[in-house]
Amino acid sequence: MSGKLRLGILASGGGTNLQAIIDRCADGSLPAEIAVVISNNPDAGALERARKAGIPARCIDHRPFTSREDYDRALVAALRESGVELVVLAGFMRLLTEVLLDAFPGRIMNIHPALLPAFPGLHAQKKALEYGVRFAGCTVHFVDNGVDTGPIILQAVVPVLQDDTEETLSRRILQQEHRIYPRAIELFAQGRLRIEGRRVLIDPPLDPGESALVNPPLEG
Ligand SMILES: Nc1nc2c(c(=O)[nH]1)N[C@@H](CN(C=O)c1ccc(C(=O)N[C@@H](CCC(=O)O)C(=O)O)cc1)CN2
Ligand SMILES: NCC(=O)N[C@@H]1O[C@H](COP(=O)([O-])[O-])[C@@H](O)[C@H]1O
Repeated sequence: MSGKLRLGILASGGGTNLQAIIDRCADGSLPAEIAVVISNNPDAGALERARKAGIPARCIDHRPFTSREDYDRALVAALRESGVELVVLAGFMRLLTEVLLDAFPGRIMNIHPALLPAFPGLHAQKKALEYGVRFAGCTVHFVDNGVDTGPIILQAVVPVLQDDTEETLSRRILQQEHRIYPRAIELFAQGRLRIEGRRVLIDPPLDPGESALVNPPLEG
């Protein structure tokens, strides 16, 4: 073992968040290694990104399983087989059950493309646009048995522009996702995150400059 935090990435889509984590691990700025990438979607671009990076990639399709719990048992077995220490949901489109939550207590993170608790669930960017918010953003949180209700680790804010579409807003949010997700994983790897009730405390706290990093100057 390299001594680095072993990540298990669960992804259902194109995998740009996965790619950001791959890149940060590869350049040495994130003290972690990706032990396995698992998708429920055989066509997920994330699987191809993993394979190109020489990372073990598996499809565990949820459709053949008769229950969510049985599916999660298969995920737990695969994650444990790879020695995963932190489960990272990167656009994973299945709700986790207690089976997986109990197997990795306090060790499952998710990225959500909204400023939680606003706009949980699917199509968050569209919901924000239709609501008429002036600011949107993204949230990294620990996963619990609710939907996007877990303790919040980091957030980043972006402006919503008058002529935004779901696509332009999603793209702007995604740029910040790729910044704060690796940062949140780094803080976990450094042992700097502590959950106290609903709050996640960072020890030592992010200094103003560092906080600016995860809440960058607003741009178009
Ligand atoms: N127990 C939890 N599981 C998951 C969470 C969570 O907070 N708690 N976060 C999600 C990610 N997510 C939003 O960030 C999300 C993903 C998927 C769904 C959902 O309703 N999925 C449907 C299937 C949708 C599809 O296949 O297109 C389902 O599971 O039936 C809601 C929120 C990851 N899991
Ligand atoms: N509710 C979960 C959710 O909407 N997650 C979102 O899916 C996208 C995955 O993109 P990626 O595959 O390019 O990382 C990301 O925008 C992520 O926040």
